[in-house]
Amino acid sequence: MLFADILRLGERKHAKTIRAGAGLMVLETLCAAVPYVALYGALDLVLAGRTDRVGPFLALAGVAVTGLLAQYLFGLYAARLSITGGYALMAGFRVSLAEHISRLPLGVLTRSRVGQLNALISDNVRMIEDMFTHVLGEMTAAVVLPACVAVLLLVVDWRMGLAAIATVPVAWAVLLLSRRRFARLSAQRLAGHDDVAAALLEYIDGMPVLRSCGAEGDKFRTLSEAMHGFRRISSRLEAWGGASVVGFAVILELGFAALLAAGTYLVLGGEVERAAFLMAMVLAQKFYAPMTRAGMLMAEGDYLGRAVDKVKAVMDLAPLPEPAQPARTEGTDVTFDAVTFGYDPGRSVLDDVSVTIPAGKVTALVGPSGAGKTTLVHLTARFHDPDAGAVRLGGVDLCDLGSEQVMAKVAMVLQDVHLFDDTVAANIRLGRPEATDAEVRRAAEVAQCHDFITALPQGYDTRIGEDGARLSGGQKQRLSIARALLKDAPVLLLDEGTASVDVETELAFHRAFARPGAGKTVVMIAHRLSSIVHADQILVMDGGRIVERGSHAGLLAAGGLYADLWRAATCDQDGPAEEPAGASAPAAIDRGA
Ligand SMILES: Nc1ncnc2c1ncn2[C@@H]1O[C@H](COP(=O)(O)OP(=O)(O)OP(=O)(O)O)[C@@H](O)[C@H]1O
Repeated sequence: MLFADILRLGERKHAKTIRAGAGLMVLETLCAAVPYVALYGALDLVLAGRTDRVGPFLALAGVAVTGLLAQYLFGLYAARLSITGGYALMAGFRVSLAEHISRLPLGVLTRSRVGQLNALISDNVRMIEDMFTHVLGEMTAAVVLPACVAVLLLVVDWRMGLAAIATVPVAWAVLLLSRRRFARLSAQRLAGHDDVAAALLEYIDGMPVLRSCGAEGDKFRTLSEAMHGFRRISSRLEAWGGASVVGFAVILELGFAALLAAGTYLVLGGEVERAAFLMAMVLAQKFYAPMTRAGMLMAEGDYLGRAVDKVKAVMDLAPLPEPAQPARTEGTDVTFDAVTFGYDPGRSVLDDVSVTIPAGKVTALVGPSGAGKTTLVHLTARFHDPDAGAVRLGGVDLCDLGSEQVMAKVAMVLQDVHLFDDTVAANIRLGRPEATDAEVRRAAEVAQCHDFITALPQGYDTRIGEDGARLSGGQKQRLSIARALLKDAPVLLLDEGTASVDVETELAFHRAFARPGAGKTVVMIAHRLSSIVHADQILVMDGGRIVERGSHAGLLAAGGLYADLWRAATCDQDGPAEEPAGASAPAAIDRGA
């Protein structure tokens, strides 16, 4: 994506404002040359001895003052237009980027990706914003002014003009040749910046674990290495960029020496007026400095280009295709029809899975860690589309239903609970914004959180801090359960939804919410095998396939993987365990079993 693409992506009127600003900057720069033209005229008069009349001098002074005034006014409006247009354009671009991200498959938004996106939007997009609000104006002046001055020099005397600009092609050739390495170093510096951000986040995030394991030192070394790596690549980039720009400036300045030599020779030979020579010397000051600045800005532009590449990589992530006319369904059974899916090419995580999850029944998923249980749940909510086969709800392919409809039919309690820095009530009400206070309270009661909520300083109106910072893990989990409960969707997906609540709460939750006959199609990944013994159907997964299917009793009797897991969970090594009496078997299965 080039800056032009961002201009195209943004609102037309803002792009127009920026272009108008750039146009005014060109005028501003042209006006900057006017006083020099007037000066040239005055010098000409003086050296020709025509100083007897004040009129011409006054007229030239008027021209110079008008030029300065126009330069000031154009500059003022140019800055105003480019700044307001630039900020407005980039605000729009940020919204487009956020909208694009909101259409990405949910499965793409993993925690590490979210960190990258955050850095991308806050750092890289801000750099591009600087480009439109500040750098563009400077760049315009740095290119237009030397171009105007070069024309003036050629007009004053073409030989001196040629001498002044003789080294320009060589200087630019050197700068352009150094660009490739500069671009490589820029990409490395941006990657180094990401490494530091990721290492810092991991270090701060993992502090409790690191301290408890006494591994702070190791991780600190990793962080410190990332920081020193960033320092090294930054220094290398600056050194290389600095050296190439200094080389560029030196070669340019050789042009001044050539101008001086040529001018002196021509004046001494009587071929050029002294006024013209003096004028060329003055104009030269407005030629080399801005052009050197243009070279520096080009190097900065290359660095910005890499930042733009990173933004482009996100804009290139494909959203899920959505149907033009979404199909409808009233059915709530879920069918996996020969579904194959993998996160990385060539590595299937679900392998030709065909299964029906009946409407209104509780289906439990069990299996060793990495078997694909979470992936199967995510596909049910269309976090991703399968690579092959189809996932259907009520007989309709989720791709034909579209993400919005799928989300409307599904409530989820996932491993990572997310709460917002808002009141308790607002966090629960996210499940169904139009719910009454009584409904919110009822959901909280069923999810066993009413008591702790009423003990909070402002009850349901208590703000819970960023991501529920003022709540315990179990309390957060229960709030997310209340939210899902309030949504009252026909399909309920529970991925370790009760992992951090105590056994009583878990069982109460299952009685109220996920019990057979409650009318919901429930798909749950079991944390405690004891909580799924009454499930209508248990699917046992291993290596991306469903290897067993049946009821608790049937699977125990079959003596396969489920029976092994049950034995491990109940620590009974002497044979298949008996089904626990009701809810009184709190044995937990380690998901890595
Ligand atoms: N976002 C991802 N990118 C790449 N691979 C992934 C991703 N998420 C999961 N996997 C891989 O897919 C496989 C199945 O993971 P999944 O989380 O579905 O298993 P699971 O049975 O739910 O495991 P667990 O019980 O440990 O949560 C694993 O090998 C895992 O490494």
